[in-house]
Amino acid sequence: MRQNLKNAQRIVIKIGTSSLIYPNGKVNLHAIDQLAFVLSDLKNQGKEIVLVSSGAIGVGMNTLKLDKRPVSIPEQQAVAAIGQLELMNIYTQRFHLYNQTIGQLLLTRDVVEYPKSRTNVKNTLEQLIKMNCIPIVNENDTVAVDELDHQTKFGDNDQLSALVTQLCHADLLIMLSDIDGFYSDNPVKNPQAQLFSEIHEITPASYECSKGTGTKFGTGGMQSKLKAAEKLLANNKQMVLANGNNPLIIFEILSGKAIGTLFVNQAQRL
Ligand SMILES: Nc1ncnc2c1ncn2[C@@H]1O[C@H](COP(=O)(O)OP(=O)(O)O)[C@@H](O)[C@H]1O
Ligand SMILES: N[C@@H](CCC(=O)OP(=O)(O)O)C(=O)O
Repeated sequence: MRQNLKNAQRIVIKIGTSSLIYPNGKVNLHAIDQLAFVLSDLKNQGKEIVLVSSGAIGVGMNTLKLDKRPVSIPEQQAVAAIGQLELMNIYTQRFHLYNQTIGQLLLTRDVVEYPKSRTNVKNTLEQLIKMNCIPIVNENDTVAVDELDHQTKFGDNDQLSALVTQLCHADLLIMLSDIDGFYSDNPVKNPQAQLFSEIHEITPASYECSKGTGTKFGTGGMQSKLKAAEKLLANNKQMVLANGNNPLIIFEILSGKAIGTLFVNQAQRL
């Protein structure tokens, strides 16, 4: 099954806040540098790449020197407005080193639910890919809200990356987090937890063994990654969850090595 990953042509990479920000709140430049290098090289190999990057709030907190994630919505949205700009600034510099053009797409749920704007988003993604660009996607945190009669949030970027994988008909989603993959229990709390190399279906028991988030900056947690995997499996797509500590791992995943957890439904072949 892993050998099929060598053939993945269009790949969505999702990187979580925990891989972009050190536990002390500073930006992990090493990870961002490596990510820019790996993705640019994959482009040079002829692959098509879309990056879904979290980090607007985490980077904004660093810029504003905040210890705690603000609680009020306007404060969070303001922090995201500052952080998204800074995050893209860092990406622009790093990708520039490798001669790779990037473009930014900030999305809200209403935009992809409404057929006409959904088509526009798909067209933009296709066009950017055609132009040899790497689209970098995030939720438009500065305006997305979750109110009773007005819900424009995706929930988190794990869901967004599953949706982008479907929108652009990608062969594979590589989800990079602060953990080596999906374990039988939260390994941060239980050192006996066992890493699953391959998962074919998500069951209620899977959700049961995935409680708690890793850092104060991220929002998703393992349950949200499982929810994303569930959607992908239902749509005959596959996903690898792996540690984003060193993005060079992406080369190993694409060489077919048994790294992280591969979520794939039995019937599926690339
Ligand atoms: N069964 C499990 N396997 C792996 N990680 C788990 C599990 N249950 C809970 N977790 C937690 O999920 C965290 C990853 O989620 P999150 O902090 O949202 O990452 P990201 O910022 O990459 O989205 C891990 O650091 C770990 O603490
Ligand atoms: N859109 C938010 C990301 C929220 C989110 O899902 O974060 P994470 O769990 O780290 O992927 C941001 O850029 O801060």
